Amino acid sequence: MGIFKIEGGHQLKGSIQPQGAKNEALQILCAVLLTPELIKINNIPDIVDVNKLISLLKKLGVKVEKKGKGTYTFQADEVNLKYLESDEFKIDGRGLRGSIMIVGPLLARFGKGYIPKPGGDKIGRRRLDTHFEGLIKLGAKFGYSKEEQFYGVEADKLIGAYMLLEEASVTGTANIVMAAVLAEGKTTIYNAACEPYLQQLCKMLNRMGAKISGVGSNMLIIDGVENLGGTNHTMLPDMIEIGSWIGLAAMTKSELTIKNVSWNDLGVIPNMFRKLGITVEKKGDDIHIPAHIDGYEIQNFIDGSILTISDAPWPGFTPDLLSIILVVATQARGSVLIHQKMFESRLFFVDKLIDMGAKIILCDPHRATVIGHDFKSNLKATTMTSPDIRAGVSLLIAALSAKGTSTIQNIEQIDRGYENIDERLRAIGAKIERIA
Ligand SMILES: CC(=O)N[C@H]1[C@@H](OP(=O)(O)OP(=O)(O)OC[C@H]2O[C@@H](n3ccc(=O)[nH]c3=O)[C@H](O)[C@@H]2O)O[C@H](CO)[C@@H](O)[C@@H]1O
Ligand SMILES: C=C(OP(=O)(O)O)C(=O)O
Repeated sequence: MGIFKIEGGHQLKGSIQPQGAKNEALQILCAVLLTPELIKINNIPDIVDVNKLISLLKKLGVKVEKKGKGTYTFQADEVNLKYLESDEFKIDGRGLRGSIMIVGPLLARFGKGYIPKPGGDKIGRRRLDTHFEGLIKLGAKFGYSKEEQFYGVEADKLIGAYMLLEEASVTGTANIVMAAVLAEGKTTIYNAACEPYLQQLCKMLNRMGAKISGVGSNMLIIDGVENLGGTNHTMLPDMIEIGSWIGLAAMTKSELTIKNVSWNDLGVIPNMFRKLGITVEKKGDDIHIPAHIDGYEIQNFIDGSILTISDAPWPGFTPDLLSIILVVATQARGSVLIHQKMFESRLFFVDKLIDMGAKIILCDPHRATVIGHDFKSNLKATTMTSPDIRAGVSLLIAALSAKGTSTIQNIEQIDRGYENIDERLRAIGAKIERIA
């Protein structure tokens, strides 16, 4: 189990370049299965989940070549479908959440797609109904082995259909889109998720020859084509990492510049941090956070009632940044209610923050009230375990702001989604060491 040792209480300074987006990368990598032609992808983050997916693609027979830092080519001209029936696949497929998105492309191109129950964060129930309901609508036969927790879809031919998704599932929409682009006729997906990850996927598929309209909205209309060709694609900067660095700057009273953030793709994220009283300045395509020497004050609603920050499908606020918002609020002036609507087990990490001296009431598994200290009392250093990727980074931010030396165990969770985080934090002055 990996461990970080962190000496907190130091101001940081400098600039940081966000990595390519993890959740976009997982979709884009699966899309290489849709064509026998060469696909070149840039700005691929060097993180555990992405590397696991690349290794899974290699085992599927995809030819993968590293061309430089973050740049790879992929060619799926000789796919080894036998691997899908191997025990090795049952282990590899479980290793991450994003592996679920190989199902749609495999079904569309080869008539069958299988997946063991995928991994990812243990943050509550993470059902896959939307994925399979969509694929069934396109004509697939569905099978599930409860014993092995193994899912499968098969079809001689997919036929376009109208579907109204029960929920705007991010990976579910990606899976259905990747199947529908090669289906015969027209598919309409209403209540589609439309995160920048999906917009990027649809733009890439259109460059490959797909006919998708409505990109960026919750209604995607797809005219199926017979085959797709190669393309080049560059990943957007990771908006969740960007939000993490905003929170880190505020909480450690540091002046930080976050470089090349692609402002137009950040949606409500900068404003949510502004609601906590944090100054988020736009400098070209960079974000500049000045040192918050006098702290930051949470805004109330117009009628004077306590601010609530909650998650929602895009263009709402992403659930992946609520843990960061929560930790940053522990040192704000004022109070806020954090309402995690999507996941039922994502707020339990607040116990650790409470141990460190934060004033938080966990109202129920979905809601926590935070009463900020306004830096009148520091968080105390402690030993903690990272339960999931975003809680892990939130605890890391808490440790960097706390007085004394903390340790964080199970940092594999953080490495799942943050590239070389210790080295990048040291470059801006953090005292952090990887001791195991
Ligand atoms: C690899 C990847 O891309 N993972 C992301 C993806 O996961 P993933 O695609 O697995 O998440 P989904 O969008 O399917 O659903 C997330 C959760 O929200 C619930 N739900 C979803 C939509 C909705 O309208 N109402 C609702 O309640 C679902 O039941 C589920 O519990 O999207 C999540 C939601 O943004 C993010 O936290 C994950 O980081
Ligand atoms: C929940 C997340 O990831 P995953 O879906 O891969 O578990 C996340 O990125 O915050």
